[in-house]
Amino acid sequence: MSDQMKKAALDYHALPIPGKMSTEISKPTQTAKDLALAYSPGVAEPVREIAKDPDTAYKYTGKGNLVCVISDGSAILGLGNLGPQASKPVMEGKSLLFKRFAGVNSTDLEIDAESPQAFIDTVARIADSFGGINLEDIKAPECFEIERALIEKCNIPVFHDDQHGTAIVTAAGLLNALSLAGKKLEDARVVCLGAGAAAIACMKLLVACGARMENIFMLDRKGVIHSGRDDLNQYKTMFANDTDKRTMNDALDGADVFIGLSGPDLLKPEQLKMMAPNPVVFACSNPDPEISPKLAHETRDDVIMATGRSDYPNQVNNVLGFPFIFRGALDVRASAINEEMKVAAVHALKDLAREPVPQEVLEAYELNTMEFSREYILPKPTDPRLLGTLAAAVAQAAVDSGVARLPYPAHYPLKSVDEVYGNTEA
Ligand SMILES: NC(=O)C1=CN([C@@H]2O[C@H](COP(=O)(O)OP(=O)(O)OC[C@H]3O[C@@H](n4cnc5c(N)ncnc54)[C@H](OP(=O)(O)O)[C@@H]3O)[C@@H](O)[C@H]2O)C=CC1
Ligand SMILES: CC(=O)C(=O)O
Ligand SMILES: [Mg+2]
Repeated sequence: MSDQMKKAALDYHALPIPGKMSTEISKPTQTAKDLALAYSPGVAEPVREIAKDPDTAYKYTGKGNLVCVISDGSAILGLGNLGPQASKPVMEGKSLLFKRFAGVNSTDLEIDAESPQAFIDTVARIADSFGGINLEDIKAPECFEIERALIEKCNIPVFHDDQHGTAIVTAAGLLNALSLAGKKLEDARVVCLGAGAAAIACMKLLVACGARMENIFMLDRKGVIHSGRDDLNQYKTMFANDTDKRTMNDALDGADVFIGLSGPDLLKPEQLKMMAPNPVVFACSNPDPEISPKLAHETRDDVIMATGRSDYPNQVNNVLGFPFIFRGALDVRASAINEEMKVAAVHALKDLAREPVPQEVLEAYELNTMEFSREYILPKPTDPRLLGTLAAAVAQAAVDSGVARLPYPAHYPLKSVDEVYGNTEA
């Protein structure tokens, strides 16, 4: 990043007030009567109602539209284990995206936990305050047990965004990229660099979407994950192929797809040259991708290239998923975000990229045209149609799969975040 950009980023976070989020009041507070309703004595009435029936917390408090973004700072973007406090700008950032794109209120929580069990216990004790839990930037393999235990303990959706948000967006983008390359997911040979939270979930969802296990070669720091290794955890073992490939070069030779969910600058031009014609490269590590788009395009003119960043074409980033997925889940009060809801989100996102792009998106990106192509495989995060389309697909899948506790919302499809409370007239 240039020095100018670094300063701009620090100033953005520091000025004119520190941080990116604040709290707003949603009820009148001008008069003595207002205060008597908002606090003592009026507040006692909803307290009594909720004590009698906990579900009325959704009626009398902000719980139903409130997600907690929670991290231990053990895998902050691709920057590594920098601790809970250092993860706060990212967690505030996720809260900003929840509000900006889907009208979801959220609060961030950075937990200094001495063990996964301590983390689980802490989250379980506060979970009832929220309508959903978005786990973020928690490293593998601990993240898998943490998420499993919390899903079991909590009565609200618990969703590890680096796993499932990333997987949904990656699958949608890859289906589109492969179709532009004239290839099919079923036949594609996929190399996944990284075997952590994002990588394991992405490959699992690709398999659910049609990729073949024997065509997937996953690598960690020690090389290809294969059946001869005795140092694999249970999650990596799921992707242990019976193969004689050992190095990244072995895996990349003739590969159709490279998915990077690892760290910066790990894909070299010589390695990109080894891939099959029309290679798809998703260099998703943040903030610095496994290969820069500039270098990739200089190396090959037939590459279909994406990164996790906002400042290049084709952003494969969970920002295209988590705000809208939670919107749909919250609006039908889903008890979980299940596989059916994830697959529905994949197809909604994939299909939206093939629709004509609204004028306001062109203006935001200062472009005259934008259409489904090698440089546009996924909608832009500012596309207002994402809210209506993804939330509707997720809500419908929740209803159809039996995890919704409310019917499909009468006020759907949403056109903007101003509509998220539906008809609020008394
Ligand atoms: N674009 C997006 O939307 C998203 C991008 N990401 C990116 O994915 C990356 C991983 O995040 P996450 O899964 O949460 O983190 P984890 O800590 O769970 O996993 C990191 C994985 O990367 C592997 N890795 C790190 N360095 C290397 C290397 N030099 N060679 C091979 N493998 C390596 C690790 O290998 P080992 O197992 O051997 O330690 C590990 O498997 C980050 O860069 C993050 O920014 C994550 C989520 C969303
Ligand atoms: C985008 C994101 O969640 C990550 O890089 O961790
Ligand atoms: Mg993350």
